[in-house]
Amino acid sequence: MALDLSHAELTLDRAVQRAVDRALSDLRRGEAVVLAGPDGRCLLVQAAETATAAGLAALAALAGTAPALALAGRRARALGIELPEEQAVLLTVPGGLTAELARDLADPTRGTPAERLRRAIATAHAPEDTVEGLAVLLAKLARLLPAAVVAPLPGVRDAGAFARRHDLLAVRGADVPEYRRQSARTLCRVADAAVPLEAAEQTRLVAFRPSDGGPEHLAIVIGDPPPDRPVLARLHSECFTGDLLGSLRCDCGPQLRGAVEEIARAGAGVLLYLAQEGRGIGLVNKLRAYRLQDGGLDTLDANTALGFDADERVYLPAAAMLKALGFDRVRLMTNNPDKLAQLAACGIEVVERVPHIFPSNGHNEAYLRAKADRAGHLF
Ligand SMILES: Nc1nc2c(ncn2[C@@H]2O[C@H](COP(=O)(O)OP(=O)(O)OP(=O)(O)O)[C@@H](O)[C@H]2O)c(=O)[nH]1
Ligand SMILES: [Zn+2]
Repeated sequence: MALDLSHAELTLDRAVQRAVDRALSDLRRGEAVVLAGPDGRCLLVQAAETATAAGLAALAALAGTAPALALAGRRARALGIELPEEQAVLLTVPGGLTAELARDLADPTRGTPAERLRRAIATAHAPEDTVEGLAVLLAKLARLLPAAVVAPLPGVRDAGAFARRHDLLAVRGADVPEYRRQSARTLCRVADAAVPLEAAEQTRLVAFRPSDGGPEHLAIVIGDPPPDRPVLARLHSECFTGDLLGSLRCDCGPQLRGAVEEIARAGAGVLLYLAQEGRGIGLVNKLRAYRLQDGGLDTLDANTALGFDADERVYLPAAAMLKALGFDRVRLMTNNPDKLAQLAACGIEVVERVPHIFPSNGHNEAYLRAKADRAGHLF
């Protein structure tokens, strides 16, 4: 009898997603999880951002080894710790890592001078394999700062058994990047309704949910765009501050409303409202990035000083939504060359770029200049 592999594959996906999902919510609550590295090495992991003195003491007692800090390579470089292009750097501290120091190292907005932090570190080296990097990726997927307190479990070969014995969750290292890949790949259309807008009365909202149960993306379909012609489209990344509050730090509010008006004027089109707040780093980290910008960094360097990419967005969900709505050719309203390239790489033909430029407002000049000068935005 033939084996039903499609079912086996589904089961595997589900198991991976549940294990990683649960670990992420434990990390957000400040609990430790057990991470089994691809080379068989196991680590106890706690997110640096949620580390507490009691949590660290419990971690050290359980591991029987001193915790160290795994930090995103970019954050380490911003601290002046120069190592070759590493994803993650492992820092040890003489006399033991404290929760305060872990948080100071992870979070530049706490204001501890880099020099003092460098003096507190005994060794900084690139980890031998990827398990520490995966711990940093776990913290990032939990929407926390990309830094993790880690304690090796030298005698532990069976992460699952160890975790069960201590009422913790275990995650296989290899499942972490796989989780990220899968959640971007699968979207389910879950609801739609007519929502007449001031500027476009004939509008429908269609909600798409990622398979990891994460925040939904919305398609705002204006008019009745014919699928056999390139659709006028805007990909708008969520911006709570600009879209909802009218923040003058960015150009998102005018771009959002301007796109709806322009599509309505053209008769039909689609605006994808993507759950990628803060260029994919989330609202909390965007607020941290704003603090760093008030200290003199530009919008790109602020992201990297926190340990993130300058832009963490992926447009696979946007391409999947366009295809689900029946469109594979777009006239894209954007100034961002990365959106053009990424959509094309996901199988959407961009037949035309429609510039989407709005005047500066007295507060966002430096932001717009950084986008043009450093990210190549076409103003
Ligand atoms: N991390 C970070 N995100 C920001 C900052 N200012 C705005 N954003 C976010 O940047 C995103 C702006 O998205 P878009 O307007 O879709 O994209 P864009 O890259 O400007 O490209 P266009 O299509 O040309 O508008 C939103 O998610 C905002 O929340 C900032 O200083 N730091
Ligand atoms: Zn904005």
